[in-house]
Amino acid sequence: MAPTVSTTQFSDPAEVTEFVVNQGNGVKGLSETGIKALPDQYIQPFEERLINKFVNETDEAIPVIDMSNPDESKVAKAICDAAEKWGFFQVINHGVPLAVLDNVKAATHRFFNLPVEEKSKYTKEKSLSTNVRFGTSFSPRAEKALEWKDYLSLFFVSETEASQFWPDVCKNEALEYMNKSKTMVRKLLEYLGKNLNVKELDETKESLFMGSIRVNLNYYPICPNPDLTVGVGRHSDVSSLTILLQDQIGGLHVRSLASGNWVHVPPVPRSFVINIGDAMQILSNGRYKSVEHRVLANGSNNRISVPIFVNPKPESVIGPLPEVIANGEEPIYRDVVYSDYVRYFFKKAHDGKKTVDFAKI
Ligand SMILES: COc1cc(/C=C/C(=O)SCCNC(=O)CCNC(=O)[C@H](O)C(C)(C)COP(=O)(O)OP(=O)(O)OC[C@H]2O[C@@H](n3cnc4c(N)ncnc43)[C@H](O)[C@@H]2OP(=O)(O)O)ccc1O
Ligand SMILES: O=C(O)CCC(=O)C(=O)O
Ligand SMILES: [Fe+2]
Repeated sequence: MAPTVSTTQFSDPAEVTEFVVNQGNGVKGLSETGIKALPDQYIQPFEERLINKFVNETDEAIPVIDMSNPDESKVAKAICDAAEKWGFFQVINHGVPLAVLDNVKAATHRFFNLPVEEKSKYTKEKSLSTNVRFGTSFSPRAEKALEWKDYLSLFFVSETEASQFWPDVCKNEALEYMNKSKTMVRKLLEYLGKNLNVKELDETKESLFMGSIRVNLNYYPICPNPDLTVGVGRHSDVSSLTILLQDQIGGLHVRSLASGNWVHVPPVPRSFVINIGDAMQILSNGRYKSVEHRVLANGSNNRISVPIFVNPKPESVIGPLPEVIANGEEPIYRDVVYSDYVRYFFKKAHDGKKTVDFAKI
């Protein structure tokens, strides 16, 4: 149920922050007060808004790849080409049952529809596990302008830990979604790895490419002035690979490496959006591209998305793979401990591609 708060209760920006961030109402709670104008702290600088450099979807579009094509070498090539040229692609006929996707979307709505007292049990301050966190925006203390998004972030440690600490209304669905996607994830990593001369996804490589998994449930409520803010600001993911399930609303935009234009990623029913993350860019010595993306706020619809961040283990040391630099190629990244890299990412506001400079030689 929507909270019965009137917009007049906010006489200054600090009260909005208190309501949204500290009391755990999130932007969903704010949106449901019926607020008519965007509070000042959500107004993004002009250059961060998604109003310039749009491109017509018929001129530039990220590839949609059918994974059921019987010619597997064609599928592998299309995936590796997309990873090099776009860093983003969509996959259809990926083998993950439709019911699993529908269930996790329904579970996402169920979680965000919980009363604030329930959701706020999972804020950083109150959560009984550091692996479960309900929050808003990206890094509210570091950001000059806040983002119009709430999230629940679930870091997988074990089935036992998840069953104890993940919220009841979504834990089974999130776990099933994560588990049932693993075959597809392995296939994608095998294709990407072979093209880097990685012969097989053995234990060491599995641990590097997919040693840890985080599932986020994202909620973007209706926004009173969507043109003045963003759902998520310009960033690249710090994962090795991100598997994103989006609903039918749309709003995700990717920066084209070829033109610099912002290209919309149109919702394709039953598909996943796949993107290369910074860890894979580093491991591939820059061959695969972790690309800037951002999400538009929406004035008429609530939107959800459910990314699975497939990552190295926190304690893994990542750097250009020996297989990649064996041919004499100069490494452009140094070795970094993956958790140091992620901590650096979370410490600052979104700033496009700059995170990866942390690992540049
Ligand atoms: C939220 O909006 C987002 C999120 C994203 C995410 C994109 C990704 O690619 S997520 C995948 C990241 N990879 C991993 O999580 C796997 C490896 N994990 C680790 O190495 C560790 O678990 C850790 C993340 C480094 C946390 O280690 P720990 O020692 O427990 O560190 P903390 O002190 O708890 O946290 C450090 C710092 O980060 C903030 N933080 C931690 N987790 C999250 C989270 N899930 N969401 C947001 N922020 C998080 C935490 O608050 C700490 O900051 P302080 O200022 O409080 O010190 C993309 C786009 C988005 O808009
Ligand atoms: O919601 C989306 O479409 C993308 C979200 C995203 O980029 C992220 O969570 O890292
Ligand atoms: Fe992202």
